Amino acid sequence: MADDGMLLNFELGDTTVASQVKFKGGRWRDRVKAQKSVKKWSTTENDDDDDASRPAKRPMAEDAASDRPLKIQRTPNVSDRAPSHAMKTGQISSGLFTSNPDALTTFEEQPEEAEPAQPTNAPLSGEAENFLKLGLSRRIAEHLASKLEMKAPTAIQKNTIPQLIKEDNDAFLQAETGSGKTLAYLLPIVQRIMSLSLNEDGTTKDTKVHRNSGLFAIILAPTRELCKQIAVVLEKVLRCFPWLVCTTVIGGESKKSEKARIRKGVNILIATPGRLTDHLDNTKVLDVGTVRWLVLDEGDRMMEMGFEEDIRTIVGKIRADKLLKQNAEGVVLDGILPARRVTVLCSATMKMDVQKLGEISLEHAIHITASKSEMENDAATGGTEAGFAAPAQLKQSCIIVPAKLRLVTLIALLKSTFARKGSIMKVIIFISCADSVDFHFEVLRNTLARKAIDPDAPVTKPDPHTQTTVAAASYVTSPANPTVMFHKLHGSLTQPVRTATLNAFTVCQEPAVLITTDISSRGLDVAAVDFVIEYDPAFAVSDHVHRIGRTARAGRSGKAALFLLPGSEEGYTSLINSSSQITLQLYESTLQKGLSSPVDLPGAGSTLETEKQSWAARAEALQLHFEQRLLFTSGGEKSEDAPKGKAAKGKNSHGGGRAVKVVENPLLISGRQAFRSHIRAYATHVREERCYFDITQLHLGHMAKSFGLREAPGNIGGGVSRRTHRPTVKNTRPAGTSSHRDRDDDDKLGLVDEDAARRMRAKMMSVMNASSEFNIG
Ligand SMILES: Nc1ncnc2c1ncn2[C@@H]1O[C@H](COP(=O)(O)OP(=O)(O)OP(=O)(O)O)[C@@H](O)[C@H]1O
Repeated sequence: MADDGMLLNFELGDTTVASQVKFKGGRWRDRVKAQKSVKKWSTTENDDDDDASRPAKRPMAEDAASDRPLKIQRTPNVSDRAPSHAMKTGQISSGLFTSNPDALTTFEEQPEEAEPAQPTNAPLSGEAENFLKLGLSRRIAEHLASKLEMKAPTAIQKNTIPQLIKEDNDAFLQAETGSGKTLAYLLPIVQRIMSLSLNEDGTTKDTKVHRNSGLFAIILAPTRELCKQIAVVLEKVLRCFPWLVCTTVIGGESKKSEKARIRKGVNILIATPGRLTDHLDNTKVLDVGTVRWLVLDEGDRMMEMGFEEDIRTIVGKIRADKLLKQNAEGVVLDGILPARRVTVLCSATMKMDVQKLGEISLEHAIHITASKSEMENDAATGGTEAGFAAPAQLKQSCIIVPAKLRLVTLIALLKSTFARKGSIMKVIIFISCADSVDFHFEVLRNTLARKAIDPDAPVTKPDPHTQTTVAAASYVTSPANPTVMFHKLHGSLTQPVRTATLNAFTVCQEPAVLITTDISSRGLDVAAVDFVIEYDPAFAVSDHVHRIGRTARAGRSGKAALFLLPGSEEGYTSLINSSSQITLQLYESTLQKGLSSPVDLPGAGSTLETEKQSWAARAEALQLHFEQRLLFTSGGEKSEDAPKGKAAKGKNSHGGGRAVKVVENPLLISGRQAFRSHIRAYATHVREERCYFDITQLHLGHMAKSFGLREAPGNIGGGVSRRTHRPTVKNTRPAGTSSHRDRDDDDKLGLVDEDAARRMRAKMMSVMNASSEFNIG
């Protein structure tokens, strides 16, 4: 167990509430089975059996395997990595289904065929709804309809476009994920710039505004991916005005080439805050005298990421620069472009960070939302972070999974997801940190794919950018979907790799999974993402809204599943603000569904076989398989000389007086690293949610098992060991009562000026009630 002196492994005491767990929903036979097995389990189980030296107890399910050791049979032509018998390894693995804490939730009946909710972020459907009526030119409206297949605006576009075309106020756009906020601010900007080239009767002027006519708008976004995505959307719009030019300046790319592009002339610049600050300081040709719009997309995320100083600098520099009334060519800008510098702030959620950002950047701003009721809802919740929910058509579920069973349950969930052809094409899995993304990608990919799947296939040169980030999957495939592609994305990868990987995921014709960190939680718009899995919960509930918002975009359907540990984490569901019902489920039904058929192992035609073909037996065998993969070297050998029970120590060991070299298994190293980083990341949940994600309640040994480890590695460090106190708040807090009062100044979200935020919130609330407008200054 943990040898790091942390007080992390206490049991939940006698909180056994198995008898209270009421299984409802699903088939009655499954419910009866599960109920019986819980009953049997709770009567036969004494809970202090974490002792790994004892043989594994009978699994929880009624039809689970017997106590006989499990076997993994493989086809003879596949190179074996591990012996088939658990005990032969000299390592003892504790049972998957023993000593798991019970779920505290009483499961209520879910209507079997609930009426699907009406989409809340779709384009408007009325005949009269069109872009022309919003003040956009016929040319733009026709271009949107014919080239982008957009005939009607969404609600936020309907409310924003006329406002930004006619008025020169600052604005705060707030609407659900996937509701079209990007075009809501881009279209009016393009319309007004384009108007500089038009006569009053709509005919084109002799001298058109072109790339050297001046920089008119700067759009800031928190990630490079988002900047590129905005640029792609804008380029599509600008195809009907090819004389206007946009470009990106983002970290990770050559500054020299960015400077060259700026020198050639640009009308709309899309940038990450850090890189823009750099260019404002060092690129003389970057002239902001003609800039009329500054857009802060995903403003709260930029604050969270520590860009506050950069944003202050950018806003300060742009405002300080004298506003030119005409450009270098003598084109009069006033009257067509805004007479003042307009700032537009944009986000799906409202956090204290947004409010602070508003104080920095907005003056007399109009608050624009998709509908009045959203505003009222926001007022009712006190403008809290959770005030904005996910789109109503997005089906959310929470799976209560004991720590030990997390990995096998994830595989079962993916396996059932890809059981039918064409039902789900793209899945995103959110994981807490980059090390854990690397580990899960490595564990789940088909390591033998290249040589085993088709040995006769011509060897094509792999893309150097994606050869370590895109791979065929094993374990989760099915006869209907024999190929599933895994992709990994996180901030530690180089920019060309990030770009190429995201592109590969977007265009992948096979079913595809993106394993990623929160780097993909904001703004990312990949069509056909049908399912989002939060394997690790978000660090703040507002991030949860953004993460699951990668699906169910622009009126499409989508579903999301959140993994929670039994115990205090279950209380987190009360924070999730959903306009549709959230389905709660125990892990058994997921395992049962996913592991009802054999699991494919890496290599062609190799499946995981057990003596008893029950889902519980398969789950045990699968876990054993992973543990053995980590224990054995990549050559499939466990060193004979390795001391018993210490298979891969990674250095010279002394056994029986002679030095032996033990080869380290890279997967084991990766698993340990992933575990450590995950635990450190767990400690960074925002303060007001730590009553649910309480590190003192984590069972490190059980959690280690979900990384294929048989014991929890030490040296977690990172300040985790200091957090040894018991929680003071239980998971009884009713929904919507999360408070900011107890938030520390050293919170990971950055310093919060409580006083200023409170003042602004009070002001917003009073004005919003009356006129949907707030003065931030
Ligand atoms: N009027 C429209 N008709 C049809 N599709 C649209 C329309 N407007 C936007 N879309 C599509 O909706 C999707 C989501 O748009 P966008 O990325 O702007 O959403 P968002 O509100 O910024 O979401 P997020 O908050 O997650 O960043 C995009 O694929 C976009 O092409």
